[in-house]
Amino acid sequence: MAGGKIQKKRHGGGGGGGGARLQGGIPFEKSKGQHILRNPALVDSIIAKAGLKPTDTVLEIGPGTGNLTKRLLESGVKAVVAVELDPRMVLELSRRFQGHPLSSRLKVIQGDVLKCDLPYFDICVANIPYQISSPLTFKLLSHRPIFRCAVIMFQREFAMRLVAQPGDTLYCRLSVNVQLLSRVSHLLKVGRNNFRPPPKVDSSVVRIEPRKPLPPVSFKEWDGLVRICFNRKNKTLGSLFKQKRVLELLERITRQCNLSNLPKNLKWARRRCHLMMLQCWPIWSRT
Ligand SMILES: C[S@@+](CC[C@H](N)C(=O)[O-])C[C@H]1O[C@@H](n2cnc3c(N)ncnc32)[C@H](O)[C@@H]1O
Repeated sequence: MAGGKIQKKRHGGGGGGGGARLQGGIPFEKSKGQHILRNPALVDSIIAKAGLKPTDTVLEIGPGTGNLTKRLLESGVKAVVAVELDPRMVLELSRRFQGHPLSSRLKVIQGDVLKCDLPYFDICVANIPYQISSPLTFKLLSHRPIFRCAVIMFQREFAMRLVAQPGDTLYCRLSVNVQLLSRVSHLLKVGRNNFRPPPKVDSSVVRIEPRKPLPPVSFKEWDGLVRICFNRKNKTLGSLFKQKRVLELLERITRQCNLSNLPKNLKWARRRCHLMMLQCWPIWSRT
């Protein structure tokens, strides 16, 4: 998955908590990134930022013991569909919501969100296990029909990579690819003490709004070009595009965007590769 390597290397999301118990007395499982939101005010801020509508079907990934789930249901949305990997959590959810007036609008699917078919949803609101951040983001962005937006808690550094702009130190392949497919904005900074057990890192809530329509480009070919550019950060785009295979790739992409003369107009070709997006996205987004 695009950007996955960078993220895996940096996620230390496991945190302390050895022997810790979660709500309902469930033993904490580090490998599943089980850091439960314990600050109700923070849960309320996430709900407020999400801009939920009464007609919304909300996808929640990793509901855990249901703190966010409960507030989502209380906000009056049409339905919440929650995908949870851990059967112990699924049991805890059914115990918590059994006979509850809100439960008729809740559906819990037990499974791995990366492996299952996603249900229909208008908006995704989730505090996810950080180790799946990159593949999950791209899975959501390739989901059809296109949803309105996702409001997701990520590890802070991953969030900063998502929103990084050309020239920022954190600007990387992940930033380029996610920003090709969506508009991303940073919503909230969240300290580690808002979770139980606390992870080793701070977090951020980010809004991701898929672009409509999506750019008329093959994502695989685009990602191939971006990968080449970021692997050779110190080369200029001009020198890279002298290589036959790179030029062919660029020509294919520009044809998809109906920009047959782009290579001749590469005024930006002398720029360093990691600045590529600054120059080419505004041109391509008008096609
Ligand atoms: C960070 S906790 C969030 C719990 C809850 N949403 C909250 O905010 O308190 C992440 C949750 O995702 C679940 N999980 C881990 N990997 C998953 C996967 N691949 N698919 C679905 N759920 C997963 C964990 O079991 C855990 O309940």
